[in-house]
Amino acid sequence: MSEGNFSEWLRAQCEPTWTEVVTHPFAAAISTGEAAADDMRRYLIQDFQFVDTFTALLGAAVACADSFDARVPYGQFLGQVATTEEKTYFHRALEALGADAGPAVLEPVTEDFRTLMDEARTSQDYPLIVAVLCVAEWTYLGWASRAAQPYPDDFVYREWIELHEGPAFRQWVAFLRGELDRLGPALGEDGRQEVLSVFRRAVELEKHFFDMAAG
Ligand SMILES: Cc1ncc(CN)c(N)n1
Repeated sequence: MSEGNFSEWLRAQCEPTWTEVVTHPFAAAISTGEAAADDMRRYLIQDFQFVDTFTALLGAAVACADSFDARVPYGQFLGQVATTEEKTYFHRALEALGADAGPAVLEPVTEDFRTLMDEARTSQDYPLIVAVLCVAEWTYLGWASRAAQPYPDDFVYREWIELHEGPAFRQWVAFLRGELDRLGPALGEDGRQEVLSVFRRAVELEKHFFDMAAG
């Protein structure tokens, strides 16, 4: 690992799966508005359950970050996006797809992802928490930034792309990567391998999540 480049080192260790996630056919189909409504409904029903646990993980990042400077962006993201924009999106999108944002039977991959996030949250180990958050947000920036303009007219697809692209989301991903880059050098080899193991599990789960959505 080269100094200051921990996030890129982690990402590179997860090839080819990383590229399979950001170029996944289901993500590409969202980008063009061509994902079948049944698949999009299944995906968003499961993702709403993902986002619940993800929001709890953001709370753990606020609690476990090692400085006030680091806590603030988590709090901002938690307040502005996870509890408002994203939440209203799920309610509107699921209604448009003929479903509701209530409790759902979890697919195995959703269970596994929630387990990983709960493990990171209860570990209260800040680098492990950042690793999971970073994979979730960086992979989503990866596929959303490949979407060609103009975005689909249908808000179900367009807003999902917009939530994961644009200056604010890029800045958020840059912050998460910057945290890993800052923490990596001090972790020692064992600590870096532990972060890699969590990072890799999260990348694999992102791929399985899109596979699940594609049916
Ligand atoms: C499965 C998954 N991974 C990541 C994200 C982006 N927050 C998401 N909504 N869903």
